[in-house]
Amino acid sequence: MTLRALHDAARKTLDPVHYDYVAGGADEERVLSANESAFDRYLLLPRILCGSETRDTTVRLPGARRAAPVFVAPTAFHRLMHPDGERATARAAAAEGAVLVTGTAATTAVDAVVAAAREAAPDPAVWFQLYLHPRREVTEALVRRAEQAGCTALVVTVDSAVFGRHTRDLRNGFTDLPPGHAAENMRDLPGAPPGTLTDIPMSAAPTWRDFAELARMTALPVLVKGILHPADARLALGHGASGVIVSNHGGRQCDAVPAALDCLPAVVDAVAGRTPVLMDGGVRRGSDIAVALALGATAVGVGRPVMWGLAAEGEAGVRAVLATLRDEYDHTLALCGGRRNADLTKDMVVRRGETR
Ligand SMILES: Cc1cc2nc3c(=O)[nH]c(=O)nc-3n(C[C@H](O)[C@H](O)[C@H](O)COP(=O)(O)O)c2cc1C
Ligand SMILES: CCCCC(=O)C(=O)O
Repeated sequence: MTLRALHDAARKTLDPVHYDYVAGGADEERVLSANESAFDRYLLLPRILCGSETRDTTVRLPGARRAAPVFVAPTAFHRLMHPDGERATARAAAAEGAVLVTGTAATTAVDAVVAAAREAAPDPAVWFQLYLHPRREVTEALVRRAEQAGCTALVVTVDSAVFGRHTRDLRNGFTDLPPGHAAENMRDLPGAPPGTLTDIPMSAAPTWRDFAELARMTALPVLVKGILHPADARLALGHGASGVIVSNHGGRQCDAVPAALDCLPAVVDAVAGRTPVLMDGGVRRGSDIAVALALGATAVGVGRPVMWGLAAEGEAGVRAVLATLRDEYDHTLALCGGRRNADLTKDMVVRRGETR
């Protein structure tokens, strides 16, 4: 099944309100469409007679050995997509060798997510995404929960000082999870009565000091997700980050920012090889991966395509999404004369209408 077919199948099976929750973006959804169309403006300029029958497409990432160059970006509420929810996503990602970023908004607790990943592969990489809570003890409890579950890295999302205005959700009145579903990682946190849930923090209060404090409270590598300005990428490194993720939250936060892909080159320059630079937003085909890697990304994340695969066919659907992207990417790499990811270089990307 192609990604397009999985999307169409997901749309048919899902409650339209849940479909809109995933498909939608903030405000006028300008950034949502910009993320995808940015890839149409870049084209590949292949090299010839320098390839190989077999190619190595694995990457080294913090807290992951020999991972695929495509990771599963953190997305909320997988059990709205399929009854197997995050467990299915975890098994699929582990089987395909892709990092799974699960997070505070998962509808399955992180220890169960890691356990499911281990059913599919002996050494899976599951990272945990969180927001900085204004109360340090809540952040620390989440960090310990992720460590004890066996997560191999943390991802701190920094683009959500306030929750984006999701136009479709506001129109549909989608404000709460249906009964029987909850953000399970937010249960039993400090300061809340046993068994109850703490709200997922979206707060403008945290600063780089709080980030540095988090990075110091754990031995796990910590990545920062939601970087667009190159100066913030430098600040992230200065405050203990082990990697940065260029992202505009899939067009769901500020609706007046550039496409994620367009922010990538300046961040890559700012980081200058000191840590991996990941990106997400609008990746829909193997050649998109090749363009992002040529522009300096170490790996790319996919959000919505994974949700469509999950909704359409559960674990098999997520596997199909990840396998398809990897196969398409490998095919593109071959056509570009590459043997490994690093063979894709900046000079091999041109703007539409321009050549070198
Ligand atoms: C339904 C949905 C839920 C999301 N939930 C989260 C979240 O809980 N935490 C987070 O950091 N990002 C979240 N994101 C953003 C994704 O991690 C990622 O940045 C984005 O989806 C990438 O764009 P793409 O969907 O075009 O691949 C969410 C995105 C979607 C579509
Ligand atoms: C409170 C859950 C956060 C989900 C999220 O980040 C999104 O829908 O974009």
